[in-house]
Amino acid sequence: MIDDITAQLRAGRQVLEALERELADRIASFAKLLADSLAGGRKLLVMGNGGSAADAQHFAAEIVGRFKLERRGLPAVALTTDTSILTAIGNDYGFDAIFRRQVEALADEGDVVVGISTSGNSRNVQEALLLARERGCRTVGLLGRTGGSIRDIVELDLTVPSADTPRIQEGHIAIIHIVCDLVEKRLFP
Ligand SMILES: O=C(CO)[C@@H](O)[C@H](O)[C@H](O)[C@H](O)COP(=O)(O)O
Ligand SMILES: [Zn+2]
Repeated sequence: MIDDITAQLRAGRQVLEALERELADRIASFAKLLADSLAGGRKLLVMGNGGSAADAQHFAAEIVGRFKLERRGLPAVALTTDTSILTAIGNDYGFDAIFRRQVEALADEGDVVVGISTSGNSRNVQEALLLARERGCRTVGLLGRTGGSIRDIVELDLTVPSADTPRIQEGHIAIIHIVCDLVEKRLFP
């Protein structure tokens, strides 16, 4: 067991080192884009499946509540939380529509719409980002592996260089925390 634990922790460390080497500029771009949009009165919409649904909720909670600074709440909605909405859309239009329909209902031009997908191929996230782009939203993908089909849809992709889903998710949550920190510092210096 200890060998397994050591190997997994080492793999996690290697992913974080790769983020530092390869994605620092994109993390900064994401933070600027989000801070500027929130400063302009826009909001964050964020979505994902499974572990990434939890990450979406975590992200929205840091923005609406607070990360580290005492400051006013900022607008963010995780599209993963309302079981009545999710079951109604899923039941009536299909699972692939659960996020797209909420983007249709909630997204305004200039809002930041973030899709989190370790494969980059989840159809429900992909469809929502396509509509968000059509709507004139700023679209961001927190992705993994090759970035999948979502990589070609979004304005900015942050593709964690790993093929292992949990390691990719660890990269995503590291990115989310760094972005929350940078956004707070930029908006509330
Ligand atoms: O958390 C995990 C695995 O670590 C799972 O719940 C995982 O998020 C689910 O299988 C998702 O459906 C995977 O979707 P995606 O990341 O490929 O978009
Ligand atoms: Zn997981």
